[in-house]
Amino acid sequence: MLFTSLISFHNSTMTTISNFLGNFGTDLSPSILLALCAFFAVLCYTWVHVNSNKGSSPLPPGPPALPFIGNLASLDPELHSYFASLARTYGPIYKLQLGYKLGIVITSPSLAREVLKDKDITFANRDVPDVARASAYGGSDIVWTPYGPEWRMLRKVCVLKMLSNTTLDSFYPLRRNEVRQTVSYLYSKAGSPVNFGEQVFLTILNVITNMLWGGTIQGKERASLGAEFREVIAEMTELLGKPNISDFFPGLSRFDLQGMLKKMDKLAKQFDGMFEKVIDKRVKMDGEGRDSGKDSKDFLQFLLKVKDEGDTKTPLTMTHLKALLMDMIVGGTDTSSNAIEFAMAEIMNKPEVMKKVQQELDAVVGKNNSVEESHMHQLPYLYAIMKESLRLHPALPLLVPHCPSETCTVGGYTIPKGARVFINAWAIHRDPSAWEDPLEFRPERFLDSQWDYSGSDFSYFPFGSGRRICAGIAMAERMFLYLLATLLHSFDWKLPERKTVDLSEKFGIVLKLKNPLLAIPTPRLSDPTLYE
Ligand code: HEM
Repeated sequence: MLFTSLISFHNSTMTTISNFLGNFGTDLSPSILLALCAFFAVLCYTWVHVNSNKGSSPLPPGPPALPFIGNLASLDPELHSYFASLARTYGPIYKLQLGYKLGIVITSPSLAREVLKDKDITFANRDVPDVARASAYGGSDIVWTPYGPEWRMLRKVCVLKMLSNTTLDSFYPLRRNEVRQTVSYLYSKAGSPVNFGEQVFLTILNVITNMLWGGTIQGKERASLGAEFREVIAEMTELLGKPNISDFFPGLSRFDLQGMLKKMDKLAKQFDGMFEKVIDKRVKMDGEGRDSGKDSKDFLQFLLKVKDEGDTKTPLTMTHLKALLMDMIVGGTDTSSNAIEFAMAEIMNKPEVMKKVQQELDAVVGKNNSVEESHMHQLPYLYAIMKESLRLHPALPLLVPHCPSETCTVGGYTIPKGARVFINAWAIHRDPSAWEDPLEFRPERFLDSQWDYSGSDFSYFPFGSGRRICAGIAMAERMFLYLLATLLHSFDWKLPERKTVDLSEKFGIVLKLKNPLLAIPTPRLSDPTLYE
């Protein structure tokens, strides 16, 4: 009898584990599965032991969890909407047992405030996934460094010298030049479908790499290198958003069962090779006394100077330097370009919005003129479109997960030190108790300026809030508004025949359209010189 139950336990465990691994895209031999069973048995003992030593406040409620793997087997790849559906059953704070790790999901403004404002310092840390470590030089960048002097130094360097309003103003000619090139390219493609997101991505990539090291990519090279970059960055952000067994069972990390670490290592090497080349070139140029020929130095020159001057207390190392370049490229391109692509898809889905924004542009800019950044503050409807689009499709739907540096309570529940805390901004932005017709794209709701994204309102925080709020808001805002305004002012846009707008989302650490937006530009200004 005992023997039969043991066999049946063994078989059912094997089946569950095999289903679970299948969910993660892993296909293993029976002997490895058997070894995993033994491993999980040890984990089970520890898990039960750990869970029996709880503190005084209870852990949040949550769905029933299987031994060993907890809730991992039932995770849906579209984490943002799956987490939202669980919140309808388990409430605004619930737990998920992710193997050995505890996940906490927050889905209400008041609890988001408690985490990001009241207990900001405790939660201003990260639980760094294995692949993030591999992508960012061991986690030496702004995004993954724990709260403390090193993080402050990195953030200060970036915000002061690349992302401040003063620096951004001084780089306007560069943004303008890139945006005008995109207009000219689209003019040459008039009447045929273009991959809208790709064009936006290329423009932003060029702006950012120009600010970083000044080297413009031109002509055919621009299209091919940009497309390659886009793929690499998209793969990186996809890996960063995908659950990885290694993170949930640290003992299994060295086996890299899903091969995610291997993939990320390869992608990171591609970037590193490019960074090495650019840095070598810059060091040589500086050594020969050759300057970039510009008054304002690029960000790389500034970083090399900070590195060489060497603050003894918190020095900037070459590893930090490369990690910062990575942050600016990966953090700055995919986020902004996907956000603009969502906005355009929503606008094309609602011809009355398209008409209204073009009327606003014609009234402010005129039809014999190009859009300039100086027009932006006179375009409230465009601004409302940006806000509304970021409400429905926040670029980072679960923010970057936070992690408490010590055990604390939130909403009366214990949140243990080291838990991975997901704040579901996507779901909060669609909460019917805060938003009328929450699923409808209606920019008008933002026209009275009631909401902003400074992080002080916890019903609307597409850039996060508190110490870890996005470091690139000023840059994101400028690129979003200026580029979208220019594309809407210069062209009418229609879909290819027999196509409808598909607004389906695909989850990753950065949210994107499931199917890229293909759209046909038609010039709407009569003066051809405005397209040169
Ligand atoms: C529409 C565009 C963008 C959106 C919606 C966005 C949103 C966010 C969000 C939600 C976070 C995480 C906040 C948290 O952890 O709670 C974040 C972090 C960050 N963002 Fe952005 N972002 C955008 C564009 C940019 C750009 C253009 C840059 C820089 C070039 C940038 C650089 C960063 C950095 C460095 C962090 C990490 C901050 C830290 O951990 O201290 N972002 N962003």
